[in-house]
Amino acid sequence: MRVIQTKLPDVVLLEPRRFGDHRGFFAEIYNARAFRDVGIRSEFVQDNHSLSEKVGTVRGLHFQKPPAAQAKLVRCGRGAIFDVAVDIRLDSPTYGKWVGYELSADNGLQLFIPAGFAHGFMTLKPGSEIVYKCSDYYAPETEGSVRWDDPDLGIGWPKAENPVLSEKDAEAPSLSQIKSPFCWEK
Ligand SMILES: Cc1cn([C@H]2C[C@H](O)[C@@H](COP(=O)(O)OP(=O)(O)O[C@H]3O[C@@H](C)C(=O)[C@@H](O)[C@H]3O)O2)c(=O)[nH]c1=O
Repeated sequence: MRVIQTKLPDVVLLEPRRFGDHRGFFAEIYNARAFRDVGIRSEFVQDNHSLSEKVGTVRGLHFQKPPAAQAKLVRCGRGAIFDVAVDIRLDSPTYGKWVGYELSADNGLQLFIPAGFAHGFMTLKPGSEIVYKCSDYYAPETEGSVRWDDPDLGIGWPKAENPVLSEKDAEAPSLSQIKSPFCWEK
């Protein structure tokens, strides 16, 4: 597994090794020991899978607050997405900074996003599916969101017009409007 550091020191891009042959390929997409060896010690307790029909669907930016904050390990099983992590840890030197990468079924890249980050993505192909592991259970009472096009964040989405959004995401506040900020246990 190739480990690629991002400009946010805690967010890591991972490229699992693919063993190709005449049938296709084989890859280990999660191996607790190999992840521990590269410093990722999160214990994952839930796997999620979502399908977005249309190109330009945006889900996010989402997070859960403590005590149910989630680290996530995200990959694209079909199609392609532009996947984004935003540092929302108040005490972090990179608070409000984002990184974004194309994750696709073809490139097999995965993004590890620790707790304390908001996560979201835009689909780049019709019928894109993402699969992601979470280090805590879904706890809707702890959910928070930040608007996808928060001008303070200035996320460089590949396609900026008329995204397909959920009602909840269309009404999300900007990061600076979040009323009860929180600090993260590291
Ligand atoms: C996230 C989640 C949702 N649900 C339910 C609630 C709701 O009825 C339905 C759809 O939920 P949402 O609209 O929140 O789904 P979605 O917009 O895909 O939410 C996800 O977005 C990405 C970016 C993330 O990072 C995830 O953590 C999660 O927040 O699924 C669960 O049962 N378990 C879960 O873990």
